[in-house]
Amino acid sequence: MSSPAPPLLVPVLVAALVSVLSALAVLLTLWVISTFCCRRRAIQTPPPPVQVEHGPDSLLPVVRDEQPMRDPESCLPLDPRPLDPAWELDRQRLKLGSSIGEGYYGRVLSAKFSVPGGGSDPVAVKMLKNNFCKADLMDLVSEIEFMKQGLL
Ligand SMILES: Nc1ncnc2c1ncn2[C@@H]1O[C@H](COP(=O)(O)OP(=O)(O)OP(=O)(O)O)[C@@H](O)[C@H]1O
Repeated sequence: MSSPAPPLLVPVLVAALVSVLSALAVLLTLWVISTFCCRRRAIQTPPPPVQVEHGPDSLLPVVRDEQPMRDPESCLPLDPRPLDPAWELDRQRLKLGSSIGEGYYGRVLSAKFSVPGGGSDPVAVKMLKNNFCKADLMDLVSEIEFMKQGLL
C-alpha cells in the first residue's frame, strides 16, 4: 500500500494539470485559426498568368499555358506575332481555296502554293477562326512549334 500524497501536493498537481490543459487548448485554437487563414489565402490567390517565352532558335514564342480554361476577358485583339524567317513563306504565292474542315480553334482551307518555274503544290492552310482568343493563338503557336520540331 502506498502512502497518501501530502495534503499540499494534490492542489499543486491539479494546478499543473489545468495549466497544461489550458496551454494545449490555446495551441489547438491557434492551429485552427492559422489553418483557416492559409486555406482562405490559397483560395484568394489568383492563378498564375499565361507565360509566353521566346524559344532559343525561333522567333515564334514557346507557349506555356498555365491556365487552359477559356477566359472571355482574353478575347481581345492581339498584336501580330513576330515572324520566323526560317519558316515563313511568301503569302503572295498562296491562293486560298475552299474549306476542308474546322477544329476547336482553327479552320483549314485547301490552297495552292505556286512554285518557282510555274505550277503549284496543293497545300492545307490552317488559320484561326474569327474573334479568336489569346488562348486560341497560344494553341496554334504550340501546334506550329510541335510541327517545326517534327513532333506532329
Ligand atoms: N494538313 C491537312 N491536310 C488536309 N486536311 C487537313 C489538314 N489539317 C487539317 N485538315 C482537316 O481539317 C480539319 C480541322 O483540322 P484542325 O487541325 O483545325 O482541327 P482538329 O485537329 O481536327 O481538331 P482540334 O483543333 O479540335 O484539335 C481536320 O479534321 C481535317 O479534316
